[in-house]
Amino acid sequence: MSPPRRPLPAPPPVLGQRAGAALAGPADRTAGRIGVLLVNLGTPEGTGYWPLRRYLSEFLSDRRVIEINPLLWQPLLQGVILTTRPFRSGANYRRIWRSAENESPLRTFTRAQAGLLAERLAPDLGAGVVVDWAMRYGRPSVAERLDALTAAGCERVLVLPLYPQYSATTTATVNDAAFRALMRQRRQPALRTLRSFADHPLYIRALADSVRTRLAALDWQPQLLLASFHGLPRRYVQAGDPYPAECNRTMVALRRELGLSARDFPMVFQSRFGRERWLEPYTDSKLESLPGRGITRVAVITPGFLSDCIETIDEIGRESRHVFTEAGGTHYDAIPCLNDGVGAIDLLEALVRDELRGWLPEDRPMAAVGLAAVA
Ligand SMILES: C=CC1=C(C)c2cc3[nH]c(cc4nc(cc5[nH]c(cc1n2)c(C)c5CCC(=O)O)C(CCC(=O)O)=C4C)c(C)c3C=C
Ligand SMILES: [Fe+2]
Ligand SMILES: [Fe+2]
Repeated sequence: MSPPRRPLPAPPPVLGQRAGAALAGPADRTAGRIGVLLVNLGTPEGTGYWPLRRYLSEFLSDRRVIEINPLLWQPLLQGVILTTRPFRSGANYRRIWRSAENESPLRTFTRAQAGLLAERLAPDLGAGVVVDWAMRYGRPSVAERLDALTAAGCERVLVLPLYPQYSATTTATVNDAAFRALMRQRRQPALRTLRSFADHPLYIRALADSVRTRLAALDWQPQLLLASFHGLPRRYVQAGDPYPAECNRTMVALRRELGLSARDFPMVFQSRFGRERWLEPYTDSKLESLPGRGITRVAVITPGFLSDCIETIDEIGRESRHVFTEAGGTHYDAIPCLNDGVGAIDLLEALVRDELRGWLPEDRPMAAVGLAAVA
């Protein structure tokens, strides 16, 4: 007798729609499905004061992000910072906002990645795997999409934070949100999390290809290639955050792939926030110093970001360009992230298939063989 069918949830929005599950095939099987949840940082719902204030308040109240006693931090955050910062950040977001979708690029690329990944998995996994996406801060939230996956019959879920390098401030807080969401569930799915993909061969190959393609299209050649990663307070690293070591893994592999030395392809850190010391060298200090040393043509890559966002488009693409040209630089190029290109989707597919080992249908006969042997 066939098992009783679970009631299907409301049809999920399909590819290209605003939020929700992109099903990897027709919804003809609902029991025992596998969910894959891509999670990115998050982004405001609009560029006005209140959307920015809500977003920054949630983000900067995360104790993994700001490691300061909340009794001291919250008055400062809710008072001075959230009174002024939303205006400045809002102006930055307005410059990069995608009017067609009325959203930020990070959201567009994250949704596109989920849709394209679902298409890749569909031919052999069909409706057995549901791909969805969420944001750690703002919407769609991790809790909301995990609830949707369990409602769609997922009994096993892979949470895939879209950060190439692990940090407690990014990857760990995504995992916190996922496990916190499960705390409310009576019938929990099994949960797997991806730690990082700092030097995954497909990540490195895709980055190297993007550098080669981009540089070949320029009518000038850079004297230096700079890799700019999002920064982190030094204090967090001293307390054990392995993020800079993960960045270094990316750099060692990428330099090898491109045949460049640390001198021709140095690593720097951007996006400092607040007054304390962050990881160094700072991107802008480095860019400011180069023309004085005769280096006036530079290309910048941002391998700490899978998708373009405010940090890459506005900070590296506009602010840092300005810093460099003001200091005497003549040629500057910001190399786009992998976004929803084929390299990114190849990588995501490989990561998912690897992480789902033992859960995927092709692995089941092996389990059956094992069981038969024991019996
Ligand atoms: C204040 C502390 C911050 C830490 C620590 C931090 C770590 C960190 N962040 C990313 C990736 C992204 N950050 C983005 C935006 C962003 N980051 C901070 C602050 C910290 N980040 C702020 C205040 C903002 C908002 C932008 C602004 O107001 O200036 C984004 C982009 C989001 C978007 O919508 O485009 C990403 C991505 C990493 C990888 C990281 C630690 C390793
Ligand atoms: Fe950040
Ligand atoms: Fe920034």
